[in-house]
Amino acid sequence: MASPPDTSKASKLERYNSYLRRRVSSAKLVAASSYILFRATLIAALLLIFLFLLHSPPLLLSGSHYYSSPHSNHRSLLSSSSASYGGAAWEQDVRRSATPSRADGLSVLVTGAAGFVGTHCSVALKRRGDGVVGVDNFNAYYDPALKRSRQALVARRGVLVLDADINDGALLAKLFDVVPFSHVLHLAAQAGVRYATRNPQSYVASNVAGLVSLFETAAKHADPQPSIVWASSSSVYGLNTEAPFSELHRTDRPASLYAATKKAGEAIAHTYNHIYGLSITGLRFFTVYGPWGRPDMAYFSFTKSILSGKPITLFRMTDGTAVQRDFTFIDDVVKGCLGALDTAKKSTGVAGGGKKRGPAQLRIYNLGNTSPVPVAKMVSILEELLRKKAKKNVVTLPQNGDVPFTHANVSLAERDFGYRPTTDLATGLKKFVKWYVEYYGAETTKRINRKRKIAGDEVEEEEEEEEEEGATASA
Ligand SMILES: O=C(O)[C@H]1O[C@H](OP(=O)(O)OP(=O)(O)OC[C@H]2O[C@@H](n3ccc(=O)[nH]c3=O)[C@H](O)[C@@H]2O)[C@H](O)[C@@H](O)[C@@H]1O
Repeated sequence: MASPPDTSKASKLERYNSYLRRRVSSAKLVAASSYILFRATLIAALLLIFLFLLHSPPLLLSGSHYYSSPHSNHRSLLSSSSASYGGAAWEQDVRRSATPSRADGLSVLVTGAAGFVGTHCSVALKRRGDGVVGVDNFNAYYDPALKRSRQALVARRGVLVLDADINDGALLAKLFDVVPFSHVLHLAAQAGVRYATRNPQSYVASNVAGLVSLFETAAKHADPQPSIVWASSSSVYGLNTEAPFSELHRTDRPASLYAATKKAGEAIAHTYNHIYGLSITGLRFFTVYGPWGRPDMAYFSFTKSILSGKPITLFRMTDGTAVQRDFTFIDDVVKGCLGALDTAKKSTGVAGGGKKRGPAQLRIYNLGNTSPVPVAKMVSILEELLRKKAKKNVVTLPQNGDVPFTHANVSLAERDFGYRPTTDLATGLKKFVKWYVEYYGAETTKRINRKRKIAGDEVEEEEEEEEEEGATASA
């Protein structure tokens, strides 16, 4: 006899099957809703990316970018919301800035164009009708806000300064593709003698690797090859005791890594001239000072300290003698740079790194003031101009890379391009102090106005514009 069906087993099976069906359909539901969720997230993300690209500054290759400025009247030279590195609008801006306004004008790529000497040279070149495009990496070695102010200053004169590093070979190549620059004024560098003990690699990166990057592009990519004028330094004379320093003197005893990298630059220049036929002129600057100067330099930082009542440290030699510098005023140095550019011969190499067609020009010049002044004298001039005594802390010159004195013989530069410095230290410092007081006074007022604005006070727009122009009047 067949046994009756096990009803409890059958209903268990039925319950289990319906449980499985429920699991499957809820899994289907979860899968379906996850899919919908995924699609929605994707769409939202794409929408966000689209909105971001629409409203943010252009994203650029290799980290170079335009600078956005609040000054709408100079906007095309400071920013471009539509242009990006390599875009049509970008190329148009670069070409416009590089085009000379006079017949036979030069077309100059200025590196370090938001630096002290770079700013003055860019303005002077543009003023006489040359085309100028600047690059600067706006690093934080000293206050980048000052570099931005200089950038705004040259923009008002029609010069575009791009945020770019000279180690960015792709950007340099792109610039030479867009503009057949006749000249390069290479002033980008890691400056400062004593800082080299604290950050040695930055000197190698800018003054050696950066220089090679520029020479490589100029030699192998640029067509035609440009003529190059670049900044070396009086520090290459190092422990030379013969005075005044002549270009024929020994320069194989640098006292600082800064000096050593500049000396290395001179040797590297020789190589690129020899192999690729690049026309290269090195200028040995002697402690350049003036309006829009570098805050890391002694005359600048002393001014700040004297005004704020802080003590300054004055170095003297172990035998008690004064440390001296051949302080050279910026306007004289600018004339020297322009003279070097004007007398630079064409490079002789074939673009693409081919053989040179013949020997190319290779020059080196001192650009100094020819009259060394003890640093203590510089301080007493500042005290008079600022009508305030410095709190002096006199110490023996530490082993920091400093040299006891500098003194330029400039007869070569005088012979070849009429270089004749005309500004003595008292006259030059007077111009510097005038600028300093105006610039930092205006900066302070601007800050106060900004605070007042935030607090809801009415502040006239012209008030701010006037201050800005006043701050730039001396350049
Ligand atoms: O001629 C040059 O080649 C160099 O000139 C300057 O270097 P330096 O002459 O040392 O200029 P400062 O840093 O302004 O120093 C000027 C003088 O003040 C002295 N000093 C500096 C700082 C300080 O706290 N106390 C002080 O007595 C230095 O020993 C030096 O004799 C620049 O900083 C370098 O970038 C440039 O290449």
